[in-house]
Amino acid sequence: MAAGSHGGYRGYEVARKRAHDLGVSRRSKEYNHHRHPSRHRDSERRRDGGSSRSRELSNGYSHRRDSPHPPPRRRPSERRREDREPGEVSGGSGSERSAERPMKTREPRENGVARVSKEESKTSPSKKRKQSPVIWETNGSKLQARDAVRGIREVDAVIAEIIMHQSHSLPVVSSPSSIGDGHSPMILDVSVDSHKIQEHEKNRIVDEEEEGYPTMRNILTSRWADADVEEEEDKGFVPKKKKSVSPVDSIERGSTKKVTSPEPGEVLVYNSVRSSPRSSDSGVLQVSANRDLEVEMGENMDVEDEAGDDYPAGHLLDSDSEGEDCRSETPECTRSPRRCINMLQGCRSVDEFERLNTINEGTYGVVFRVRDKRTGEIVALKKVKMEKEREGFPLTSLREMNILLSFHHPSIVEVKEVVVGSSDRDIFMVMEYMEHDLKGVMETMKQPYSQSEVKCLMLQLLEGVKYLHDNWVLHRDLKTSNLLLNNRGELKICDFGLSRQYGSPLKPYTQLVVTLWYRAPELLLGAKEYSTAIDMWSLGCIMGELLSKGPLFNGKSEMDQLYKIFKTLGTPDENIWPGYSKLPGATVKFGKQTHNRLRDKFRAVSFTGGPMLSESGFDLLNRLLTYDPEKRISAEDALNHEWFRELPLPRSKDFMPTFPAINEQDRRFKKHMKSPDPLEEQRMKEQGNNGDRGLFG
Ligand SMILES: Nc1ncnc2c1ncn2[C@@H]1O[C@H](COP(=O)(O)OP(=O)(O)OP(=O)(O)O)[C@@H](O)[C@H]1O
Repeated sequence: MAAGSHGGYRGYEVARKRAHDLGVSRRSKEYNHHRHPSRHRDSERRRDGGSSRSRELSNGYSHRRDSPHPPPRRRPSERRREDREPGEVSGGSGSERSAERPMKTREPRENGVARVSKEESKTSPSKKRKQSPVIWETNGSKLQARDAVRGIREVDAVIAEIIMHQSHSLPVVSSPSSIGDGHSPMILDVSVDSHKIQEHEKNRIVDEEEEGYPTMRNILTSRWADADVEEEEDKGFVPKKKKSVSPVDSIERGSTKKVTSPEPGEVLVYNSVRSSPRSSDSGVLQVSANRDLEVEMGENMDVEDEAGDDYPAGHLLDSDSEGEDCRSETPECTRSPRRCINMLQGCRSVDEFERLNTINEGTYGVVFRVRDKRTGEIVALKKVKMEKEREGFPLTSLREMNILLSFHHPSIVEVKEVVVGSSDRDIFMVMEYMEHDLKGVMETMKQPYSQSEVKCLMLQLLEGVKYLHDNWVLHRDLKTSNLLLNNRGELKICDFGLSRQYGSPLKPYTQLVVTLWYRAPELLLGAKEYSTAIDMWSLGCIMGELLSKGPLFNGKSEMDQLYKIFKTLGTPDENIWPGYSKLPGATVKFGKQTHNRLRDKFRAVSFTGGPMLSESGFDLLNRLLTYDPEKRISAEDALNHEWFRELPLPRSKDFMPTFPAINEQDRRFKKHMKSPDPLEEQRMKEQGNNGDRGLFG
């Protein structure tokens, strides 16, 4: 064991202990307890050192517990949503104030099931809907925007918002772009076209459930802070924002009254608090038309002046007036159908970057390696692909920007800013540059990662996923090509195009998420309600892939994917997965495979050079690949799994192997095995090119 290995492991231990001491946000656990009592029981039983050693035939809740070193009991106190400050997201490794909070008490357990005290049950997450602090685009609303020069076009207002979250201390440079194509910064007159919203929604993957969520857009403001806010939102209203002081108020709303509370269906975005130190700005975008959309920004952006320059004087209101909510009092109050703002001012131009090479082209973006001319820093620039988006800005990209601008964690790729080409269709995310992605690295490796290296990677991955789940976000597309690596041994999750918030209670979401090879069986079988467990399944597939250097289940179609899973893990049934038989896809008759053959792929001892995995490593893999999502291990519990504590200890990041930077090459045309992408699948289905039509046609 290398000395570094130990150090690396200790590093994780220290970080986790700190998280533990500070009281990590445990909303997901609360949620699990509420939503998935059996999963909670599982977790509790494991912590209690339950002695079951049985491994079930197929992959139902395989459960063994023989570690002499049970994971440390974690403090059950959980920092709840209501405790958060505006703009705050749960830290990956600890929330700051939970230490001040009284610990929740649990009554003695019976049969390994923790009884929740009355006090705790009073604060059950079921009482209120839980949501991510990231405020999401709703309904993928497409807005018509009027470019003063080029007439009406469509753009999603969230772009405007995202852009306005950028540092706008920098002047817009409107010279022709070296990457994008060139026009001048635009002036937008943004209005919502509800018909187009519907049309647009028909044509893309939309989570049916989204309609039920509050129609707020904000990438940086938390709603945890004020329970009342959420209650109001539940009713479809966003409460009046006190003293928003924003120049928003300076833009006419068609009424002399200040409008502070939108009607149902309206979007009101606040950016009064920004959690990121990157934030130096804010401003106001007011958009309103058939349905109103308002975007408020903070103090700093001199929008009033800009608006004053760009719009008729009559469009301005006194920004200090704290009027009543005209809609709450006068629903039919009239407003100007169009409001305008120069929303791109303040964004840096892509011209400030020197293009070095194209790294890769994904489904929804082209990624370049570039140098920031001002600082000399090498960064990655992801350009949002627009050609397939005649109707507006891609929803996937909006989600990705939303998330990545809001979340900050060592295991999540950092988006530094958004920059624009001189065309309004050229939007780029400036990200920290990572030399590799895990898939590319594995393609160049002769040997698979060793167990200690896999532990190092899995720990980082689990920390990132735990952070996401703690913050009520499902990634929904975890796979090796979405895990970036640098030569410091750091792993970071990228590509949040399919991610979304989830809440309690669950609502139906689209099943067409997660790249096929990493897609959980409940999704393949048509479950519409799903949760964090789908990401955990993907992690199981990734763990298997890291150990064996090849995909664990490389199906060619949904059916083939299920077949491959069942062949390895056994066919599920109602015993090991209660509710299985009610899933739409369970009507399909698969051949009965009674045994879990996973061990054949990962031997405890291998004489043939195949992947090796200790008993406890195999236990973790089995828990990640447990059929019943309610019993599947959570990121938090996985982080505490004994595998990470036994020898060989996780390799220190500093001692992880390094590779020539594959991202310095253009990898677009490199041939590699590719799992069918869910968005591609969707497009094919829409075009009637279904190949294997899957289980549900
Ligand atoms: N910050 C970064 N640094 C270096 N390379 C990156 C970075 N972000 C992305 N890449 C590279 O670009 C590829 C595509 O990026 P990404 O997955 O974000 O795009 P996408 O269009 O969403 O792809 P997909 O088709 O998988 O949905 C990644 O697999 C990775 O190789």
